[in-house]
Amino acid sequence: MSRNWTPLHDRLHRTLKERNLLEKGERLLVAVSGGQDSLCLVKLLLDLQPKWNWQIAIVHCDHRWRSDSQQNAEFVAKLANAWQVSFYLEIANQIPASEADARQWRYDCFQKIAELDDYKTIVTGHTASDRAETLLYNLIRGSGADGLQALVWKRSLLPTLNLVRPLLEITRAETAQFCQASDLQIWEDTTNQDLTYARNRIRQELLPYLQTHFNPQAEQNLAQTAELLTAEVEYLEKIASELRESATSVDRLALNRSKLRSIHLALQRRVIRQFLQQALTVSPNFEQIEKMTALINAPNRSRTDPFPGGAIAEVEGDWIRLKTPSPQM
Ligand SMILES: Nc1ncnc2c1ncn2[C@@H]1O[C@H](COP(=O)(O)OP(=O)(O)OP(=O)(O)O)[C@@H](O)[C@H]1O
Repeated sequence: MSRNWTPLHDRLHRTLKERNLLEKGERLLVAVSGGQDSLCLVKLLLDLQPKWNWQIAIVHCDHRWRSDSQQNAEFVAKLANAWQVSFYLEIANQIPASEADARQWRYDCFQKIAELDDYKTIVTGHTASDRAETLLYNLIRGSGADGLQALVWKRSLLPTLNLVRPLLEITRAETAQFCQASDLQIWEDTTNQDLTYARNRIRQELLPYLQTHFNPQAEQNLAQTAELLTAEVEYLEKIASELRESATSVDRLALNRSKLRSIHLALQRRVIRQFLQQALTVSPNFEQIEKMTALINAPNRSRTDPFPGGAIAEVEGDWIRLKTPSPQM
């Protein structure tokens, strides 16, 4: 065992086994920004490699939106070279217009490399702290329970490609401490200090405030809540999807009211949300779902306001039918 083996190595090893996140001998593409989380991740994986026989490669994406982004990329390239692992660098042709665009481009890059060089798994350094922040962010933004799932351990990006986040139980304080103890120099991303981003304000202001004034364990508690909610939402969605199938008409444009009446309000809402999502191809909002749910017990011919695109839902006897507006003559 390496002289630098730490309790964090043990925790990660156990998590990977217990949650069945990675397999022995896999080819892993590790996404490394150069920050403390992804550096901690890749170093831990490299240390665990002799036990698991992985083939590890590093990918870094240069969005070109900071003046020092090229040095950032060179910094990661040097580390990959020192560790003697394959290194992929992607440089944006066009500077992404928003964080969401940057993320989309990054995931496209990961998928392209994975397909080209046969990686089945991409590994990222999301932590318990990211989970706590995402949960707070989604709560404040006003998402339903589904938005509260806040980062899952493993999800499929393509039929043959999984995204795995093995550090979801480890906090940012722990990754920082690990990097320091391992003499791992980290790349400080200056945009993390920019308080115009809501995510940074949650990280720099809101969470520290909650920890100081309410509960020092706030971050861990939020991350644990995200873990519980994730499993519960997954379960409810699966049940709702089966119920939706059995309540949907053959032409797929109506839901059976008797079937809906026999299930709990929580599932009625989910079935209706899934139904509308499929039929309208956009996510319905809270109000729209509530209006349609009210039709389960409403008199015949009751109807909702028009949804985006003009369709309405109307009671037809034992059915709630979605009707598209007829074209103007
Ligand atoms: N420029 C980058 N190049 C490669 N990997 C990156 C880069 N930026 C972020 N990552 C990967 O994504 C993880 C999460 O980073 P960060 O929290 O900054 O992204 P995010 O946009 O909030 O997350 P997500 O991509 O899931 O929405 C990092 O630990 C790292 O594994």
